[in-house]
Amino acid sequence: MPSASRPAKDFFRPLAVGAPQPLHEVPARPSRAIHFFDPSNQKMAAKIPAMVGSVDVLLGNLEDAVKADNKEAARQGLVDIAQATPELGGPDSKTQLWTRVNALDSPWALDDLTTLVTEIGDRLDVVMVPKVQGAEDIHYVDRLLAQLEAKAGLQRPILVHAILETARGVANVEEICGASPRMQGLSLGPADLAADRRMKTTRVGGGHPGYLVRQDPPVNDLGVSDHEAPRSTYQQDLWHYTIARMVDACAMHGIYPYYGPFGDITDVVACEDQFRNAFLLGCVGTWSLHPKQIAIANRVFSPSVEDVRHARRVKAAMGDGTGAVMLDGKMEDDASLKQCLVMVELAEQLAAIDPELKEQYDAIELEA
Ligand SMILES: CC(=O)SCCNC(=O)CCNC(=O)[C@H](O)C(C)(C)COP(=O)(O)OP(=O)(O)OC[C@H]1O[C@@H](n2cnc3c(N)ncnc32)[C@H](O)[C@@H]1OP(=O)(O)O
Ligand SMILES: CC(=O)C(=O)O
Ligand SMILES: [Mg+2]
Repeated sequence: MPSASRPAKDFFRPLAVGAPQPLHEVPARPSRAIHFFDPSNQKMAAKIPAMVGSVDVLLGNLEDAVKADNKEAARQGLVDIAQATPELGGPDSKTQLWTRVNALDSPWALDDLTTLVTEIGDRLDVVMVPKVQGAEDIHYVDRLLAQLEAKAGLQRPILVHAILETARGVANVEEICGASPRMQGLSLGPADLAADRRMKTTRVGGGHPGYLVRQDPPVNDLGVSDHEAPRSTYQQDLWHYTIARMVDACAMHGIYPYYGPFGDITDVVACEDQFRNAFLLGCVGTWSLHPKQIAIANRVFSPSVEDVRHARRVKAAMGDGTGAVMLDGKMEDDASLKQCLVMVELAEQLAAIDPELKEQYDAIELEA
């Protein structure tokens, strides 16, 4: 949907003479795990070529977590890795190549974009822009990318992904999503967002034991509450509101929402829970900061065999897709069929790139 600042007739016009035609629809490419690496870290960088094919997205991170002294080495390291790994990135690759550039007000962002588009623009699928505050940030990147694409003679537009990590960014989430046909998706930035909002968590993503609701106290025969009695508490999700807003804004604009980082690398159980909450709420993927988080993300963001089996059964039972039927004691109708089709379509997309999942999903058809 065009943003208010550009008339509908101009929304899909290239922003520079010779730039590729913007896409009318963001391609639905699997991106369960966006795996972060620091291209200036030799040990990490050496592992990247072998990871191609086993993770949906490899992202060369140039922003936070890369030391200021290493910014240029990281940028050049990413160029070197892309040039030495031809199967990484580009429209037909099994593993997409993304980058997170430095913030637009930093001394590095301009050189990040200029170097990467010029040197490896044909391989770069998505540029993640941190600390996006409003549509004006996307408009700046949009025009600059168009100029650089034209200069580099690129045939395919590079897409843009915004991190939501300021209060103003959250307040402007809808206009950010609709600011350009390049917009591919949004990720949650829980660390910067917590700081900007003056939240009192020092964790990178995940829950907090203090954010809870408590069971009501028991009441005696005289109607007096016993506040000292033991009562259950239920931890709540600090990020529910923001993720729900992101999901709605992305769905409205036909782009994709993602959870972000889960900083407690050792707590794989809570990591899986947080990822699953995001999956259930509508996110299509998440970040992986450490190799051990890739398998968690791939598992969580792939529909289970049980869910796919159920979805296919409903699809078969619903015939032309209208009316109501009973299946296993439950009502299914036009609307629940649509829910099931979300599951079936995702399973088909993932099966196309993941042979193990394909085998599992194909086996369902044999049993049906
Ligand atoms: C709030 C935000 O902005 S989040 C996004 C920014 N943060 C990041 O990108 C962090 C990325 N991840 C990392 O920097 C690291 O994983 C750390 C610092 C968290 C942990 O690193 P380590 O202490 O080296 O972890 P660990 O010892 O378990 O690593 C095991 C191996 O995996 C490698 N490894 C660790 N992380 C990664 C990674 N992201 N990608 C590839 N390889 C990795 C290590 O180099 C190490 O290799 P080795 O066995 O040859 O020695
Ligand atoms: C993801 C990120 O950049 C943050 O949490 O700040
Ligand atoms: Mg951040």
